[in-house]
Amino acid sequence: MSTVHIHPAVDDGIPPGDPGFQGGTLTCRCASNPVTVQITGQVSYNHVCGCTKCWKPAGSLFSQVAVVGSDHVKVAANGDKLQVVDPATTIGRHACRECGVHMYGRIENREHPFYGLDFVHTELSREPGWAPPEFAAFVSSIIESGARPENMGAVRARLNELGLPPYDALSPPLMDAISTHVAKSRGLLQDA
Ligand SMILES: N[C@@H](CCC(=O)N[C@@H](CSCO)C(=O)NCC(=O)O)C(=O)O
Ligand SMILES: [Zn+2]
Ligand SMILES: [Zn+2]
Repeated sequence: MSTVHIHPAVDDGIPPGDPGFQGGTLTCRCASNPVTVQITGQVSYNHVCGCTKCWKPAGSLFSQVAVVGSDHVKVAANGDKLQVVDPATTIGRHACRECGVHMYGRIENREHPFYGLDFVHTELSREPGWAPPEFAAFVSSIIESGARPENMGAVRARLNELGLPPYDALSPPLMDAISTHVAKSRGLLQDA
């Protein structure tokens, strides 16, 4: 067993997703009056993220975060406890002000390549069958949270062992999607 702990949802092996999965309910960590968010449908591009902004469980090097259409995300209970962590970030992370858990991240900028997609943490749901993480993003960024630079080789080796190819930005298909959006917005690229 590796001594490198990536995230509790992947450290003991990654459970497969259910192709017929219909969604589930995310619940914050409050013992009473928890915030709940209903997700109708499966998530995409699930990944572990090393950035300093995504919510990580205590002691975890990475967050686990996926995207889903904003129209499939609905606050179901105790939404009055939600507040945006940092209004200056691209992704407005709506967190429970009591327990600190991020319930969903939303992009309000209509020009952003990922406008219309929300960022969610599927481990907040008890339902099995969510699409599993596929890659590791912003790996070098864990150093910004205090990880030791000399351990990065071991971290990347563990990610590869888990089948989560490590990238220091998003995955190549997502980075290509961002650049395609930018090129189209500049009139440099037309649909094929
Ligand atoms: N080194 C920085 C990187 C932060 C960053 O750019 N994070 C990405 C990925 S978050 C989900 O994968 C991002 O898109 N951020 C936009 C935002 O946070 O609003 C750091 O670690 O802070
Ligand atoms: Zn809470
Ligand atoms: Zn992140």
